[in-house]
Amino acid sequence: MEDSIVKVEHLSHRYHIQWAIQDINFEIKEKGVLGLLGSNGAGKSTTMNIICGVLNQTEGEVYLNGYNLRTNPVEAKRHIGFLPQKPPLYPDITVEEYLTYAANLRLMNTSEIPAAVEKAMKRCDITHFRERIISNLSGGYQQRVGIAQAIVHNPRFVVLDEPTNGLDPNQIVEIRHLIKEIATDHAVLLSTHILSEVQATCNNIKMIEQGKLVFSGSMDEFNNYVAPSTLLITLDAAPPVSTLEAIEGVARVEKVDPRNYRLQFDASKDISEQVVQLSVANGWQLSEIQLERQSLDAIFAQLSGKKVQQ
Ligand SMILES: Nc1ncnc2c1ncn2[C@@H]1O[C@H](COP(=O)(O)OP(=O)(O)OP(=O)(O)O)[C@@H](O)[C@H]1O
Repeated sequence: MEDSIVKVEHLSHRYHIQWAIQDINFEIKEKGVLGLLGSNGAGKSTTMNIICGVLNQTEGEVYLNGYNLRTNPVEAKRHIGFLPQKPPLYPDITVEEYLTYAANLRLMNTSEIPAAVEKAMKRCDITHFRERIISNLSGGYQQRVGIAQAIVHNPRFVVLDEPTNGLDPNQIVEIRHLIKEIATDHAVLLSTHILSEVQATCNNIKMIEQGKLVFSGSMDEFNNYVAPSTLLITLDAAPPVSTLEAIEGVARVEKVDPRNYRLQFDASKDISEQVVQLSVANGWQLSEIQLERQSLDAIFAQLSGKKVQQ
């Protein structure tokens, strides 16, 4: 348990009679960005609100740095920083005043606060705005202040709920860069329903759908999880389409042009080797063969319909 940053065991929550999440289990032991991906209403905010101590779970346990959040909330919460979907900013005070206030709320030693505020401002590149009233900052800089309050007390675990929501494209790039930088010495949990966000930012992914974890693994594992099921081939002496359709395992053949064909096959049977052998045996002059990977959106749609996998 010592080196566990966060551990979630059999976490379930129900609002009234409807279960919002059911039997969520995971453990984070390393720094880096972990994406919590799911469509709207999947259960991301419920999970994060429980982990951050904002909502009491119906069942299960959360341990932060080994401390049980239910039985030892004050100690557990020292190790977590949270940026909710709506940043809890006070628009009428300065950046420095706000971060000092946030550090006090985190029960930091008073003597350590000025240095911690300085460090968080530097990290988030907002030192030059320290005297600026928060409402006078752009959306991107307000978000930086939100991230600064989440790291001011140097927690091991930082939770960011849809942190690029509502930002313009340049601000999105900058905030993603900042998140990756912060993840060099914190474990960051990033909630999003945007696949490209996960691709651009995360090392590992957990996907939640209808309150259940349906995928847990690295970005590469996620991309490979749904096996490719389309083969693109170039044949300089192609046979009739009906010959290609007759290959065992081929479900459909699309003639892209006289040399290029797209073969759809049952994902459980990779037919590449068979196609190569048939081409050699029949003189089809195969010059290119390529497995076509499904787009992340297609994987997302497919995983959404799958049952729990942990
Ligand atoms: N306070 C609440 N009372 C009743 N039901 C709720 C409440 N909050 C959330 N729910 C329901 O719980 C389920 C999970 O919601 P949750 O907000 O955790 O999902 P989410 O993945 O964060 O979605 P979003 O991206 O839209 O915020 C949904 O069916 C939602 O309608």
